[in-house]
Amino acid sequence: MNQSKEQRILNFVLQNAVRGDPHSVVDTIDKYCSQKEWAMNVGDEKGKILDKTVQEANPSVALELGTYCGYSAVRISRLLKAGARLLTVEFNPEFAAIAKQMIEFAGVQDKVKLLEGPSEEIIPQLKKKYEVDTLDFVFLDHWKERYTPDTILLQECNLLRKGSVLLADNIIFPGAPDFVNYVRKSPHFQCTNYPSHLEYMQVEDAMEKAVFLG
Ligand SMILES: Oc1cc(-c2ccc(F)cc2)cc2cccnc12
Ligand SMILES: [Mg+2]
Repeated sequence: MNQSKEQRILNFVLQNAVRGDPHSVVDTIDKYCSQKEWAMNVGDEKGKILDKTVQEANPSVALELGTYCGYSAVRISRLLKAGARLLTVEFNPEFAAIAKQMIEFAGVQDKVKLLEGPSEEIIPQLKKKYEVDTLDFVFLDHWKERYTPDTILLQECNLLRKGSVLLADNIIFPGAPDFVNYVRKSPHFQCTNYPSHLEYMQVEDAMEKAVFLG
């Protein structure tokens, strides 16, 4: 049974990155995916926008929707203050298994909790089952059709507070037009657009920041 692309990415990290060094894991994934096989990690250009947004928000509790191989979970968690935590949601079991190993190799497992299942099932469990009060930061990087319904669900579950920061990937490519319309038209969000490029490509993409106003 030949290996998946995600398994090949993980193996390359296990053989080439420095165990316990999140930065080297991020760089090694970028090296593999820019030189050998494209993969849907947020990448370094948009990753720098993610870094700045996370540092500005300085979250105690962060949520990521769409773990994939764990690239952005490692990227985000390396910036978290002591005691802060990232909850990351992945519904594909193969991807979750890869991400778990990636997170452990990077040494950020104490900061990251990987939750396997559909976001629409997990979000309503965050308060009671995962002891979340409100979320300080949310990175949306899963299936574009879920961006808007999950943003509405986060509000319905009272998981956002005045100042909660949402950051969404792939606003241009593959695109999330309904999400952009929803947050830009809503009086409850203050939006900022960050033009960039699709990971590892010269294709235009962008990220959208939406700060919840309460
Ligand atoms: O950053 C992403 C990129 C793509 C993508 C797929 C096929 C392409 F030809 C180009 C881009 C899909 C994603 C799905 C979920 C989260 N992020 C994605
Ligand atoms: Mg993406």
